[in-house]
Amino acid sequence: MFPVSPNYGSGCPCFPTPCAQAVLGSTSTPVPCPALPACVPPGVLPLSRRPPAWGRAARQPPGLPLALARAFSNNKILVELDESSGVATMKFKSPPVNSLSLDFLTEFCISLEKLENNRACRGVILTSAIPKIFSSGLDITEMCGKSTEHYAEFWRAVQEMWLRVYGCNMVMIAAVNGSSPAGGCLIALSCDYRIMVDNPKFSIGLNETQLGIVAPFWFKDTFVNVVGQRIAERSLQLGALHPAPEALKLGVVDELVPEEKLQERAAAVMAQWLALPDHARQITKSMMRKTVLDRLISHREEDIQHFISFTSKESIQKSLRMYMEMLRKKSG
Ligand SMILES: CCCCCCC/C=C/C(=O)SCCNC(=O)CCNC(=O)[C@H](O)C(C)(C)COP(=O)(O)OP(=O)(O)OC[C@H]1O[C@@H](n2cnc3c(N)ncnc32)[C@H](O)[C@@H]1OP(=O)(O)O
Repeated sequence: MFPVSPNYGSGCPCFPTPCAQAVLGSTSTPVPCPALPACVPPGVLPLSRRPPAWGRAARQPPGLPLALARAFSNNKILVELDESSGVATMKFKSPPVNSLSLDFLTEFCISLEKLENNRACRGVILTSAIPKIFSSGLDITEMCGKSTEHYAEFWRAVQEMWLRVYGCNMVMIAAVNGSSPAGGCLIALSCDYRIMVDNPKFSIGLNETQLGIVAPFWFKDTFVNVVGQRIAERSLQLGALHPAPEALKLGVVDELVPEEKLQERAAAVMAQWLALPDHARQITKSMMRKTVLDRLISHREEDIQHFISFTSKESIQKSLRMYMEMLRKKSG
């Protein structure tokens, strides 16, 4: 049995039976329960239930071989954890373009949750194992010609991915080593810091309007929080994909580095961020992001219904099919 939060007490709505959020280390509930605000200190991130890792030893089941705790490889994402630094790398390796399919998203969330539950891990670097592509964004084939049930499952997985990354207690750094349109850009924007390879052939942005679709409000909120209202408004309407130097100028990414220096630089930035006590940094992060996270959490089902009805429209299906056709012609 896990211990309860030190803040847990008679003031909590779930008292005297601690809810999943009040129990430290429990991972059984993917979304926060209504008791959350009373069960954790004000401002603590709503999604991540792990206690601050700062100063704590790794929690590893006795008898588990160390190698297992350090690395796990799945189909589409390679995860490596360096326990001495507390830094994990999640490398996307889903050819040809790291598109965010339902399988990819599911694996992503499971991998991140595993790291969150490992107290040896304090920071995660997201990067790609596919040359020239960070991620091509949502897998368009998941949005074409499928059932209503499939759209609901897919969109819930997209929401889950964003809630987990944007609400993550750990330091998240995007090492963007290739093009990163739409959903790929969202992943990077949801991190705490973005380093991109200094190559004008690589671009990043929320290009949804170019596909004839509209970025959801939480994509927009995340973008506004990074670049500000004016830049986001112009960039979103135009569906702009910004080449790396322009992305730096607009603040979409924080710095550019030569490709061969990317991982080294990401590790150095991570070390700077990890030099701070986790609890102070985490509470500050939560303070900055809570409103935006809460907006989706409280409108999650509505957002799914909106996605289903929007995606099911024949005009939207036509736009997506034409876009896929254009991609195929370009590649073939
Ligand atoms: C109310 C809610 C409304 C809905 C909101 C939905 C929000 C949507 C967010 C999104 O993320 S939509 C996806 C946006 N993504 C893109 O526009 C990227 C499209 N792809 C590209 O621009 C290029 O592929 C690339 C990433 C720059 C890579 O170029 P490269 O020349 O290296 O590869 P290609 O030959 O173009 O592609 C190879 C292969 O992969 C297929 N493909 C590419 N992107 C996707 C994708 N996002 N989903 C599915 N498939 C993709 C492409 O068609 C090629 O397939 P084949 O022709 O080889 O079969």
